[in-house]
Amino acid sequence: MANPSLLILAGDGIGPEVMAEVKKIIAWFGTRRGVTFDVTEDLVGGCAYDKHGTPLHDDTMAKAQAVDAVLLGAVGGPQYDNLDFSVKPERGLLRLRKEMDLYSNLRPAQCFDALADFSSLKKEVVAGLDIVIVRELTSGVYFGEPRGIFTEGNERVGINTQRYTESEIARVARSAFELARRRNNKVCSMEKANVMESGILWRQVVQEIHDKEYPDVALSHMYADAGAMQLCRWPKQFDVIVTDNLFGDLLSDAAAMLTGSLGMLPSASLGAPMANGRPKALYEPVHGSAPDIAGQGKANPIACILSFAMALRYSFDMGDEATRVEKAVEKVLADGVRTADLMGPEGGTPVSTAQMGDAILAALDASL
Ligand SMILES: NC(=O)c1ccc[n+]([C@@H]2O[C@H](COP(=O)([O-])OP(=O)(O)OC[C@H]3O[C@@H](n4cnc5c(N)ncnc54)[C@H](O)[C@@H]3O)[C@@H](O)[C@H]2O)c1
Ligand SMILES: CC(C)[C@H](C(=O)O)[C@@H](O)C(=O)O
Ligand SMILES: [Mg+2]
Repeated sequence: MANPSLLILAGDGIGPEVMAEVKKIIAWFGTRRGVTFDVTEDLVGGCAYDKHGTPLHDDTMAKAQAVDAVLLGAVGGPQYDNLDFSVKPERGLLRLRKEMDLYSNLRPAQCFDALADFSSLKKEVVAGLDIVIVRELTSGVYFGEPRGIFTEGNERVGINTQRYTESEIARVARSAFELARRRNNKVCSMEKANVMESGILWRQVVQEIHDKEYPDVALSHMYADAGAMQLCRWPKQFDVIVTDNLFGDLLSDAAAMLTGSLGMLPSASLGAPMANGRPKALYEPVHGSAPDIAGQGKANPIACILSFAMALRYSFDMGDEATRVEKAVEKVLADGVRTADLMGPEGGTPVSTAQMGDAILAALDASL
């Protein structure tokens, strides 16, 4: 059987730094577990713009469509802030999501025991936390038309359109219900049905799919602003949260801080099954290119490493190997290994990105 194929798009800023640690782990799987991936690498974001004048070359897009899974680091940076909107680094990532039709973005927020004291919230609020935000990723205000900056009379007006079709809501709702059935069987849907028609439709469709196909799953609805408050007040009330593209972006960054750092949160963006039965898939950390620490060896590689673990689970049916990686991360954190973002005001000596990767490799070795 052919080796599973991976396209690595490390991107900008800390993207290549955290991806270097994932590459070590991929190599470890080849030498120590006999699991070899066919890896190709290419450019996305600002680095692709620098070389090709576009944040995602058509050839790269074609490669992404052809592989079993894409691993992405991060895109963006201040040097690209004044580029025309159509060629900004972020447009490369959005094109990948849209053209691969990756409508279901799983963003788990899990608080490792060793970090419960470190969260900005009280320990009892976050200890043992294990929730997943399912963010709709290919529609909503990110893609709705009309959009643009226009002139009306003697002033400019900026327009974006929140638009959801019934089928777009239904498919992400199904993916949240399916996930809940494999977890604690609870879904909370978040929108703003009190002020937005798209929110009214969202609530109706989620309820209909539930009643017809998933009556066994406990479903609740919450306005997204109240949901943000509840996430900070008592996040353990949730199991799976399903929400739209923009609310999911905001709520997942907030959820990151429940776990201690944005450097901890992985994600899987999944689409429909391909001919080989595997879902179209892209895996990436929730964080960005972190220009403030890029090039200094300070970045936490755990979000990117846990994203690779999600690839093992969701694309390659290697749940046990995914758990092995997650346990290795848990062990190094329990041993007190910390990158700078995981250090409190009391200080201590942080490890570098590469040292964190090496510690995780050593824990993987110890797991054999
Ligand atoms: N998926 C992506 O590629 C993605 C996601 C978010 C933002 N961005 C882009 O990244 C650029 C910077 O955005 P931002 O500053 O708002 O968000 P960011 O996530 O890059 O950084 C926010 C803060 O978190 C810290 N941080 C993030 N990841 C970290 C890690 N792994 N280890 C340690 N600290 C980490 C950063 O140092 C910074 O202080 C922008 O161009 C933005 O568009 C890209
Ligand atoms: C970089 C940007 C396009 C992206 C988003 O807004 O979706 C990021 O913030 C994310 O969370 O993945
Ligand atoms: Mg975001």
